[in-house]
Amino acid sequence: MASSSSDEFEEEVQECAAAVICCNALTKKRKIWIHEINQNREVSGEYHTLINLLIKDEERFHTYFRMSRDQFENLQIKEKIRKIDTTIRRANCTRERLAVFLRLTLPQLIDCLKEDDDIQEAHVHILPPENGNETEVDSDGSDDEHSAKYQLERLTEAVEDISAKLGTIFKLNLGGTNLIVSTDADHTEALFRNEGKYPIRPAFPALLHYRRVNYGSVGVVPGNGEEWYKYRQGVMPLLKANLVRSYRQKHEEIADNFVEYIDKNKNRMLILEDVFTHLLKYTIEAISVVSPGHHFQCLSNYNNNNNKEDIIDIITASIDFMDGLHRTFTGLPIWKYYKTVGYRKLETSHKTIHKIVEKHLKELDKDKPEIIQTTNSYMHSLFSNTSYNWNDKLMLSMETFLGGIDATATTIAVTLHYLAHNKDVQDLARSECIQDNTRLPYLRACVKESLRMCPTGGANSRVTIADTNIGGYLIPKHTLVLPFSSVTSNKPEYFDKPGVYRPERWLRDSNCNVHPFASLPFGFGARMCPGRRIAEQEIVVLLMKVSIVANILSLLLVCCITDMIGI
Ligand code: HEM
Repeated sequence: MASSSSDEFEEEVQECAAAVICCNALTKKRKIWIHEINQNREVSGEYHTLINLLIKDEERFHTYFRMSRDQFENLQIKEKIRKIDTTIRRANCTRERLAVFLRLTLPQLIDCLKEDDDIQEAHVHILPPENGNETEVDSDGSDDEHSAKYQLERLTEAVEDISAKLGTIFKLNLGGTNLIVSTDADHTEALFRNEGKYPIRPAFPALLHYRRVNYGSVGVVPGNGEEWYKYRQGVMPLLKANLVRSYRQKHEEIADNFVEYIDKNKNRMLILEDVFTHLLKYTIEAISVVSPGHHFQCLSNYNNNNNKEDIIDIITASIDFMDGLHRTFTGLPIWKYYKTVGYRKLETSHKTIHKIVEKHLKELDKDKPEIIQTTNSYMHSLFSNTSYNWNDKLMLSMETFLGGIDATATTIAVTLHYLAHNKDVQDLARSECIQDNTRLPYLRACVKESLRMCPTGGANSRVTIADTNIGGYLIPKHTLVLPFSSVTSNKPEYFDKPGVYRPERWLRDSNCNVHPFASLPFGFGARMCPGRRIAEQEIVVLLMKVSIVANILSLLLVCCITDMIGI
């Protein structure tokens, strides 16, 4: 465990500590006023003995509490946990409560919250064979042959490793949650074919809660069941080829802007530093013309733009939103009791984006429906849907705006990386773009191949809606199952020489018979990504423009991309 932490991390730990202390105070029931052990606290208690000694030694104090004496004394939460003396009992001082609590709970909180070097011990159980004899293997037993430690943020490698030992399907205990992991494409098919009318994906509880309380409208991503289904109908038009094509011209113009932007922003060494942030600006701009139907000019010099503040705010808020969503999803659900850093990020960024999107929706709403229909078919479909109220429309517009900013930028970065490293492929793609830039089957195959080798999400996920037979095992209803596509799509059983970047395998006239469930970067079925076609268009159009004007390798973009995605 690391001894020093970032300010933000420390802030979060402090918040959590305060929150849990407050919660404990609310829920404890006392049978006796003061336990006899506690009566001697001031003589033999840890605070009055050891901690009073530690105060005199800065280094030991830091080792014990993971913070300096000054940090400890300056913690702002003391007032919040103060208890009041009564005539019967003197309350423990806030310093004492804080000290004991931090010491007892901090290591656990750090394990759960720290993001940089989380090492999770995987408890792995082999599934019971059909005769019912359960074989159990705990990978945290030190003398066990399956003993291993895995990093939470490198789950694909962990799953590959465990799968090599235990087979293509196994039960994983991850931080107390049991789930089923599979790396077999037939299992993936069995799961998706039995997902029902309302497929269940793990919710984003913090986002769901925040939206329910503040807007009474939750949108598509966070929820499940009938509530999800109602909102899903609003984003379905995004999957229509004609609708997507109607934005092609605008996307080409934005991609032209990006090419100019590279030229203006590369440094003296011809490197476009921090390429991912620039790509995020491109994807924000590209989706903004679809929803909310206002072109945020993120790539131009916005110093003289009347909407300068909005542009800066929308870029920052879009990045913060992803961060807040991730923190509240993967951390302890302490946000339920106390507004953690992650929850506050989610809330603030959501408010900002909501305000800006609402402003532009109101402007658009002043136009005649016939005009909206010709200029923006997606917003027209939303506005004319009578089953939604204003809040629903606003939430769906926001959902569409936010849905793929990050994943689309990542996919472009990954494809640029592979094209730069595979000169032959790059040349073929370029000559296709120069000859006929309408359908671009080869460039599209490049994007598919990039998503096969490096999908943006490691796993798909569904909760079983009934007992389901997967690979001969009866998986009980309400079990979380993760088909690990990032592993499946890199297995030689499904793809010849999976480590080789070969877009040809995706071409219609190739002889490759690809298992339809072996690579599912956009998910599958009733809940598959509704932004798939829009994302593909944004990606292909940008790659086309960049490939035509430049040798991707010579742009030296590749150095930064390799650093960023670590491949
Ligand atoms: C390369 C880019 C993208 C990738 C790889 C991607 C991937 C995914 C995946 C894997 C899912 C879960 C599907 C499932 O559970 O079966 C999903 C859901 C979703 N995506 Fe995307 N996505 C991308 C771009 C976009 C874009 C551009 C938008 C918006 C226009 C978008 C909007 C959504 C929404 C709203 C959902 C939730 C659907 C639901 O729960 O019904 N995505 N995406």
